[in-house]
Amino acid sequence: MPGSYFKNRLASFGYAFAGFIAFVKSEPHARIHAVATLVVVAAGCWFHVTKSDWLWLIWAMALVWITEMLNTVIEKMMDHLSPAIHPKVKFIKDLAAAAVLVAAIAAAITGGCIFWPYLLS
Ligand SMILES: Nc1ncnc2c1ncn2[C@@H]1O[C@H](COP(=O)(O)OP(=O)(O)OP(=O)(O)O)[C@@H](O)[C@H]1O
Repeated sequence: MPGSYFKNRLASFGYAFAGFIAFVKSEPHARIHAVATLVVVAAGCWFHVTKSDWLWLIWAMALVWITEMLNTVIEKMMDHLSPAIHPKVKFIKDLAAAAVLVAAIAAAITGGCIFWPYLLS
């Protein structure tokens, strides 16, 4: 039935939103990203950055959020499926953390390139 199709899609958005809220509530790293996001958005508004600057900032922030969420998923999944100490688990977790590091470095460089000229002017 078309009615239940849209109801199910709406429910899926609800689950995704609930997942995001749970992530921010339970993970200290997520709260750091939330603060960083607010600071970047405030700085973008303050300096009136251009539309293309906003697009770069949005993608950089999204990349960090997405990698951090996937890192958390992998950590939780490994803790659930393989709670014992194992070198493969260490490799998997460290690699997932490295993905966040790469995203964070790329985002920091992006932010620096965008805001530096505004700070100088
Ligand atoms: N089951 C395991 N077997 C082997 N090494 C593990 C295991 N669980 C965690 N480690 C390793 O121990 C170190 C710390 O892991 P932990 O999960 O506490 O990371 P963290 O980034 O500090 O996590 P959090 O996001 O909870 O702060 C990492 O190098 C990780 O790979």
